[in-house]
Amino acid sequence: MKTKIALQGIKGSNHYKALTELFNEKGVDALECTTFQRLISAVVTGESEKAVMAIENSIAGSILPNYRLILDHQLQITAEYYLNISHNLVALPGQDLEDLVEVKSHQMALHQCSDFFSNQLHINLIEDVDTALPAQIIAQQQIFGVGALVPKGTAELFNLKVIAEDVQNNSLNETRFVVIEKQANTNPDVDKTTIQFEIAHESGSLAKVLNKMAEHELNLSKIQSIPIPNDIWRYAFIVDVSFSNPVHFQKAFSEISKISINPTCVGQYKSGKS
Ligand SMILES: O=C(O)C(=O)C[C@]1(C(=O)O)C=C[C@@H](O)C=C1
Repeated sequence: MKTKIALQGIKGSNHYKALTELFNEKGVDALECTTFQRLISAVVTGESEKAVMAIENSIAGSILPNYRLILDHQLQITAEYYLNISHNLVALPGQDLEDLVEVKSHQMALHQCSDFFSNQLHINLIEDVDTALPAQIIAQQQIFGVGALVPKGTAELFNLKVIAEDVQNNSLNETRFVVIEKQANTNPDVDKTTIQFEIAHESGSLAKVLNKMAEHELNLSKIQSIPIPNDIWRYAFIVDVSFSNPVHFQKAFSEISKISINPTCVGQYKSGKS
C-alpha cells in the first residue's frame, strides 16, 4: 500500500522535488495542497500519514507561519532535507523578457529572485500558491505576457520556454524541508533535535539556557524567536541542536526544562546534508 504524503504545491514544484528525493516516488500517493494550513490539516485529521513542508530558505529566511502551524497542532518533525533551489523564468514559446508584463510564483520564490526583478520594472510580481501551478495554467490556457518562476526541469513538463536561467539572487540557494508527523520519530539513529521554550523576562535567562546546551556538548545550528500570539511582545525560542550522543541531549533537556517555560521537544531526526 502506498504512503499518503501531503505537500504544498503540485508536480513540478520544489516541494514535489523534495518529496521524491526523500521518498521512493512509486511508494507514495502525493496529496497536493494549495496552502500550508491544508497540508497541516491533512496530517492532523489522518488524511495523510506525513507531510513535506518548507521551513526556511538560505536567501529568504525562515517561514515563521510554518513554525507556528507545527507548534499549534503539536506535530513532530521526523526528518529534514536540504534541497538546492534554482529558479528559471519561463513563459509560452515565442516570447522574450520584454514581452512579459507579469510573473507569478510562490512568495518565497519571488523573494529569492528580487535582484533580478529590481531591473525589470515593466514586470509586475504576483504571488501564487506554488511555483508550478502558474506555469501549468499558462500552458493550459495559452496565456501570453505572463511568466512563471519554476525549478529546473519544470519548463519541459509544461512545454514552456526558458527565458532566463538561474535568476535567484545567489547561486548558493537552498531550502530546508521538514517531514511532519503526528507521532515522534522513534528511530534511535538520530543526531539532531528541534526544541521550543519560553523564558522569564529577566536578565540572563536566555544565556542560562544556552549555557546548559554548551555544558552538554550540544551544537546549536539555529535559534529562531517567534511571537507568542496571545502574549503581546513576548517570544518563544525554537532551537536546533545536534549531538553525538542522545544521552547528552536528554540530560541537557531535563536541565533546560527546570529553567525555562513550556519546554517542548518538537522532533528528533537525522541531520540532513546541506
Ligand atoms: O512553490 C514551490 O516550488 C515550493 O515548493 C514552495 C517553496 C517554499 O515554500 O519556500 C519551496 C522552495 C523554494 O524556496 C520556493 C518555494
